[in-house]
Amino acid sequence: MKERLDKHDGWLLTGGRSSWRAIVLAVLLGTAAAGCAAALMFTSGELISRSSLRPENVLMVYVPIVLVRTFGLGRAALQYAERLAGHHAALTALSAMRIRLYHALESQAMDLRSRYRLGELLGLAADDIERLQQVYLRIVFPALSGALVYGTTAALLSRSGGATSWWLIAYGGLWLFIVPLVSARRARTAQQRVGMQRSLFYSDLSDAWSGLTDWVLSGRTQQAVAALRVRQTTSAEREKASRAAERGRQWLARSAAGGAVLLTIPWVVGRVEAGVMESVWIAACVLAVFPIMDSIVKVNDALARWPEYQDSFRRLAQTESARPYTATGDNPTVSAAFAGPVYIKLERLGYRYSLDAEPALKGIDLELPQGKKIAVLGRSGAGKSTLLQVLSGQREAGEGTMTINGSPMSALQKHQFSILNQQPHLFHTTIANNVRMGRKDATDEEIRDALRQVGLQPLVAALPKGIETPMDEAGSRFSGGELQRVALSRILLQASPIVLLDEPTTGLDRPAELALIRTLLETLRERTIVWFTHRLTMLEKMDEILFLERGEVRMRGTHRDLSKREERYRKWYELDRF
Ligand SMILES: Nc1ncnc2c1ncn2[C@@H]1O[C@H](COP(=O)(O)OP(=O)(O)OP(=O)(O)O)[C@@H](O)[C@H]1O
Repeated sequence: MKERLDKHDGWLLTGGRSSWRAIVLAVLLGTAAAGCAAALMFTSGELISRSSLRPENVLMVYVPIVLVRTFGLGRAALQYAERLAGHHAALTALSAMRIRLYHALESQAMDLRSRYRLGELLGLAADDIERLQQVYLRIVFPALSGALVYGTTAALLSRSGGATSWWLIAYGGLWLFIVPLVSARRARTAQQRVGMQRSLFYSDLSDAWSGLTDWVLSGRTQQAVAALRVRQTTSAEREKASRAAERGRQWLARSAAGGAVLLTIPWVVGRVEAGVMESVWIAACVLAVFPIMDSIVKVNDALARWPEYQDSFRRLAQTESARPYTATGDNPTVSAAFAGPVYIKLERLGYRYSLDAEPALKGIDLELPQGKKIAVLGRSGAGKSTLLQVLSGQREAGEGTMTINGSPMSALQKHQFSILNQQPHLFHTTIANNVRMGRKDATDEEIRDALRQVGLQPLVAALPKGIETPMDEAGSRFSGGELQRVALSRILLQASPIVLLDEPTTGLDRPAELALIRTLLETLRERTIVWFTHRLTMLEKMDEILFLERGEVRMRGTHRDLSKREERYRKWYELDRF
């Protein structure tokens, strides 16, 4: 529980820290607006009472008239200012939370597909973060303002003395502390049910969408739609029940002011009888109760909404705890950026997906001095992806050691690696911005240079807006190999000493494949390359070739060695040449 609260606080504080001035201002303005509303009702009550006594001339009610106008205008102005400050604070907080979510997801970027389903990611980015801005607007600000209004009223009442004052203070306290706790508890149960059904519906929907072709081809579309309808109906029923409970709570909250009025009457009559107050203030005090109770009851509304957001907080906290790899591992003194070349060494490295599973990697020895080019080959299931993930720190090796420049590999930070995979993601923005993903402060000239190195400059220069052409427009003119080159130009802007190539030539025809490999080797000649592939193309250019089979290295050597020694290798190479 403690841990959960800490994590919730963590996300709330992330937003709160970036906008604390606006938050304080919004809360103070909210409290002042409530104070103005109470004063408006008070002076209105006094004005009505004094007018009913038929004053001899209008000047006798002049002061209450002026006060009614002042508080009326003041309340509207303060409410407007509170909305402005509140939304400013909430949006600033939202932006800080988005950045935090981005960093959490970015650290798992290479592993996202295996960790989350599409629906979950959409839920995190769209639902959860968007909804959290409401935490400030609907929970934090009203609750703090309500507490301040209660505190001020209780302080004033306690000075007036008498048992009835303490009854009023206790009644306000009941609505500030006890009722909200009970409401929050009940709302949490209802909300958990709604949330579970909704998330099941979203997951099924995204699964059905991803497998749409399969459903259509198997002729079972109706079945899939029917199953989704059932989920949707259950989800709607749960939401209906939750709305009914909410209506009950609101009805109860409306009766709160009634109770306060019943307690206020003996209090104010007692003051009048004691000669402390004028009789015209009876109606004034009773009317002032309504806006005051309105503010206090908002705390109840606010806390009852809290459970609506708990799931969002939990999912966000999980996103961070799922972070696969932390840079501050065994050796926090190793700096983020390696100044010089890196030397990676793997000794007797092993990995199992679970204790009872066959090892996916077994006894891997590998030395990677800076600039070495190795190819890792193997059939499907041989362990190539596992090795890539262990190397890049996405998975932690269970056995053996991995060192970089003599330090444990856990000190290696993720930006020491670049990965070029089969389908690099290109964003819906300009070519320049896509390349700038590699290094955000890269100048236009550096971007053009990177594009020149990968051989794309003539093509980009021929586009109407050059590097400022939107990727959507340019993308249709780019072939698969050219899109890979855009991704490669990103890598060229990064200072990472090691590049992992995850079958980047998949889907390219033979000439495009050969041309891309040549460009890769040419542009990345200074960097260490580990090329994961199942094709035996241009292996003669590599310093070492590793054949994985069932997680173990079965053959290793240069192309020349293997061609001499290994009959199997010779055959595969000949077969794969064409
Ligand atoms: N997430 C996982 N959980 C359990 N076992 C896994 C998981 N991923 C891979 N494996 C198993 O580990 C072994 C190595 O798989 P890996 O994906 O590394 O092979 P690969 O050579 O990359 O295959 P491919 O070329 O098809 O991607 C296989 O037996 C595979 O079934």
